[in-house]
Amino acid sequence: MAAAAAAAKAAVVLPRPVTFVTGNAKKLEEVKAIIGSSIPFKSLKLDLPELQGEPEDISKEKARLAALQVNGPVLVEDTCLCFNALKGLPGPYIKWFLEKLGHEGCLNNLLMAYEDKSAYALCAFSFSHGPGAEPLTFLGKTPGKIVPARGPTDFGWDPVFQPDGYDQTYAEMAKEEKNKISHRYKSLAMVKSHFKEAGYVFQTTDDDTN
Ligand SMILES: O=P(O)(O)OP(=O)(O)OP(=O)(O)OC[C@H]1O[C@@H](n2cnc3c(O)ncnc32)[C@H](O)[C@@H]1O
Ligand SMILES: [Mg+2]
Repeated sequence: MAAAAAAAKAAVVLPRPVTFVTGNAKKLEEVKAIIGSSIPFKSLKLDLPELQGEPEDISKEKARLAALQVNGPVLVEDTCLCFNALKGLPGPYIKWFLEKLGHEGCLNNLLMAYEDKSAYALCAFSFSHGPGAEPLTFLGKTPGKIVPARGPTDFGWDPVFQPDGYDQTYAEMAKEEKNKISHRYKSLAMVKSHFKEAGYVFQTTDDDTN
């Protein structure tokens, strides 16, 4: 009885299902596959402006902006590809490096001068209860190395990132396989645990469809 009362008291009621805000359709595909039905969420396609700085700060600021736009609870994420030889760069700026230089130019030639081709993929999910609420951030990291491009080229730097312990690049792996070991999977595992522990209750309205 006492435990049930404590649980009921701890439940935080949020105004509607959480909205995952991203401009990237491939991210959304993976997030849907990984979250499944464990968190009720809908999505909004929006390319939010991004701060410069540390991944965690960039992600938190995206969540603050997204919460203002949505006027409700939001999830966002920022993804980095970090080269150890370059002390973590390009990191959060990988999108622009990739767009300007491509797989070979950017990701392989940048490391030409270094023996160390090791890298890590980092995903920073942030969750905000709504406008004005301080976002919580969850970091997931998968180590690997940068290799000449192999596999389909439909998602970012997947063809040049080979996770440690695998002889395939992310792009060559089956989607289900990537989604079991990826930076995104690890970060979302923490998000899911947080939701489970927090026991959020979402009020839904007729407008809240997935
Ligand atoms: O709207 P947002 O969510 O910000 O989407 P975005 O595409 O701008 O994404 P980021 O700002 O996080 O930039 C990350 C870059 O890395 C790419 N990327 C993200 N996740 C990836 C993954 O799992 N595998 C390969 N490339 C990925 C993505 O396409 C971008 O070029
Ligand atoms: Mg972005």
